[in-house]
Amino acid sequence: MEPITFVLFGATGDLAKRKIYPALFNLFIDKKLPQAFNLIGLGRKELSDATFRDNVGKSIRDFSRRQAKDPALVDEFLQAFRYSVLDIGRKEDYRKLLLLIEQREEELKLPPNRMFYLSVGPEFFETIAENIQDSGLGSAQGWKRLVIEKPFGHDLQSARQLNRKLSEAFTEDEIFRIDHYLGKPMVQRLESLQQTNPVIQALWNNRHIANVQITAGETVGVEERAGYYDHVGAVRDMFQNHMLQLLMMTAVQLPHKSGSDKVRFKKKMVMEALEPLQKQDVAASVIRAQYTAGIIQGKPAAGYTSEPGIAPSSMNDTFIAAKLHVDDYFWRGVPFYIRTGKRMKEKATRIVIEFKEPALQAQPSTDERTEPNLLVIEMSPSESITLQLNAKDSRNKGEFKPVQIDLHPNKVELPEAYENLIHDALRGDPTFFAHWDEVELAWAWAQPILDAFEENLVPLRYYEAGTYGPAESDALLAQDGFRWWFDSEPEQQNEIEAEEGKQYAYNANH
Ligand SMILES: NC(=O)C1=CN([C@@H]2O[C@H](COP(=O)(O)OP(=O)(O)OC[C@H]3O[C@@H](n4cnc5c(N)ncnc54)[C@H](OP(=O)(O)O)[C@@H]3O)[C@@H](O)[C@H]2O)C=CC1
Ligand SMILES: O=C1O[C@H](COP(=O)(O)O)[C@@H](O)[C@H](O)[C@H]1O
Repeated sequence: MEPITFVLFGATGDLAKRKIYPALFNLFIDKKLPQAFNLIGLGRKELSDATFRDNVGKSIRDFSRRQAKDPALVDEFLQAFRYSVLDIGRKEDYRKLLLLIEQREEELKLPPNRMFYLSVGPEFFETIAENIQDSGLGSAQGWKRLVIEKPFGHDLQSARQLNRKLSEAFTEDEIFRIDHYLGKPMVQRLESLQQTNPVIQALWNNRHIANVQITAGETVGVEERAGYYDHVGAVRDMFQNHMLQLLMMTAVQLPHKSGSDKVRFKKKMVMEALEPLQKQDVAASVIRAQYTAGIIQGKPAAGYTSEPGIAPSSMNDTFIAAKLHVDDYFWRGVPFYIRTGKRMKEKATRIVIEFKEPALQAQPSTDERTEPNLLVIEMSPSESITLQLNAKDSRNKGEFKPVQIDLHPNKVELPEAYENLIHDALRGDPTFFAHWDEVELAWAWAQPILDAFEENLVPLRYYEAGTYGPAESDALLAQDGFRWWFDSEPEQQNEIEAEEGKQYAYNANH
């Protein structure tokens, strides 16, 4: 891998601490960092290099999935870290930064390959890009890359404006837009699952698939992010980006050995084929809801409008479910049901592909009844890919019984999303980053939903914390003869919670 200077804006922030440093350390342990690696952290706080390194060391100990016990190894890793005070709006700080970077490049004999990672609020992206350009930081002989975190805009217009500004300083090939869902190992497996299995590829269309269900349920509420979340809701926080990316990754048809250009081009085609919504029709296929007080895993949870920092009159959405159609040759007629919400019954991110059932006689006898075949991709909290088929149970009067085939048998510990994505950005591989075309199409498609919510054209429904969302979300599928798979029944949930309780007690005692 080419030598590189990693310039981190927001080096004192939460994302850097919880995700970026641990990911870099894990890459270092796995020998996936460039041999010559140099990181300069930036922030307004006055920190010495030594204090900065201590802080990074602490975040590795707190958040890395790898053993950070060997102090010599951690020290070796931290050798690459320097800190410089920079106020984003102050031009002279960029000139000072340039001098520091040039000095480090000289010391370490590095070519001027610079990766600028913006782990700061989106309101700063334009100013930083402009200052990188004006200060000469981005005009050295090596390559430059810009890594940015979502949100990429607040709506279609602001996203376009942001992109215009960024394009003045960086070309599309130089911009790496992180959507951390694209870094999840199971999402990345979707690509190869299809490409390497002709059987699955042959089934990946409307002849065989009845519907696709994509769920991202969370048990957490708004946490300490009231100011941000109440302004964006589930539709902007999760749906417009992560959920549509999961849809693209599921619906994309990939020939064998597709490179990054092909993958992104095909994803764009999926977005272009997404049947557009009209503002006045949104209510027919989109459910908008907010959580009320309830019980989650045995503990009381406050309603959304009683959360600290949320106005009692807030009409913000904490849950959204939608039915979408990809109107192309492969998917015409197959509904895609998507839902995501806070304070739901369980943390579960999964994709379920429900296959069509064979044409049986109208009233199958008991021993002919089967469950639909399902392909289930679990992304979080556990990771698995399972194919559910029917097999005759010879012990049970020859009735059919669903059997699960495990397509992800090696339960090794997988890298975290940020590890995959930072590694790809260092290598310059854009496959699992959001291209501007996808982002723009996603905003354009979601815009009528944003407008309809804004104008209250979609009634706000309510769901108790600790459930799977409002009844209307179940009805969205029921009207088509389907149901959400794997929503546990209350008895099952009690068992899950008892099991979780045992596990918790075990962990606490070990
Ligand atoms: N935290 C998370 O889990 C996630 C965050 N994100 C995104 O990542 C980005 C960063 O989030 P997060 O780390 O949580 O935010 P924090 O508020 O924790 O950190 C913000 C960082 O920006 C720096 N900063 C703020 N203002 C200035 C300024 N004027 N000049 C220089 N530096 C400044 C702060 O440094 P200092 O105070 O030293 O100036 C700090 O390092 C945001 O875009 C967020 O949406 C995305 C996904 C998840
Ligand atoms: O981007 C975001 O994602 C998290 C959920 O991520 P996950 O990897 O835990 O599924 C969500 O909690 C947060 O609100 C959102 O901004």
